[in-house]
Amino acid sequence: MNENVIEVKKLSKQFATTIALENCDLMIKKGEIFGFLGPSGAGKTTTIKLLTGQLKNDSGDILVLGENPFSSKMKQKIGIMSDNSGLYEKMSVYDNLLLFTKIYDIDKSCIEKVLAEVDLLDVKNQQVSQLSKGMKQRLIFARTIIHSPSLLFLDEPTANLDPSTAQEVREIIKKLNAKGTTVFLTTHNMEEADEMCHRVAFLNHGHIIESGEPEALKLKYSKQLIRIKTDKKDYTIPLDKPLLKQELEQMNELLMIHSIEPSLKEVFLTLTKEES
Ligand SMILES: Nc1ncnc2c1ncn2[C@@H]1O[C@H](COP(=O)(O)OP(=O)(O)OP(=O)(O)O)[C@@H](O)[C@H]1O
Repeated sequence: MNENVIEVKKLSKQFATTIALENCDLMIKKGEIFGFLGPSGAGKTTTIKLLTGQLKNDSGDILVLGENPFSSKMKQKIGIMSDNSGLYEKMSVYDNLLLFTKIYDIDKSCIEKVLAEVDLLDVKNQQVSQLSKGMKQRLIFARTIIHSPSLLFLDEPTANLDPSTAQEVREIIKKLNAKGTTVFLTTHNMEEADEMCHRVAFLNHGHIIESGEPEALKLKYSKQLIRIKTDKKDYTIPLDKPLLKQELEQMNELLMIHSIEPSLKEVFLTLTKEES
């Protein structure tokens, strides 16, 4: 996991008077699921657009898979899934993908392979309009990965999905990642980020305010408290060895003891509150 697939230095982008991104540095390693987290309007989609050559940056350097984001060579090697991933409702599942094999100029034998990967082979001849929401989302996924990209940009892939469909999508992402695909993922969902991401960065008002492994961040922002539950009371004490020893010696029946760690969501809320 040493090779950087994305290297961004001092990236900035402004729309009229709105600063969407300012001086952002990012390094994403091969094989990672990297979570780019932030509230609405933080600049997440703008970043994906800049990294994938859909927008031009004002300043800063971007290298994606060793290429600049406008290189056609790079575009063959990436997959992008965003909320405007419309499907052709009146066409069959198979024909939707056939179109994309033509766009990418790849053999149509890929279609059955990718449909098997997202578990849609049985419905390949069905019209898209007859599919459930979860199946449509899996088809969008199939379309995103049909050319076997080594790097995926997923812009809120589980937004507006019911919990079981969202979980299906997360499982597909994990499966692809286990096979070596690097994933750059944006989400509002902190539990999702905690479950899926090897590393995350928090973006707020166009600035990266913190980054690291979810576990390390939770430890860093932990309030170092221990919760103790006995047959008589339920209370917290500071994480302090002599104090803990003293408490344990005094009590009759211990029911539960555990350290209180903040969730990724609490870390994020603390950080964004500090910033604003
Ligand atoms: N084409 C545009 N023209 C003008 N302003 C824009 C444009 N695109 C984005 N912005 C502004 O840039 C800022 C960042 O927007 P962006 O869409 O990147 O945020 P986001 O983090 O992806 O938000 P969300 O989670 O709601 O999708 C916002 O203030 C937005 O209004």
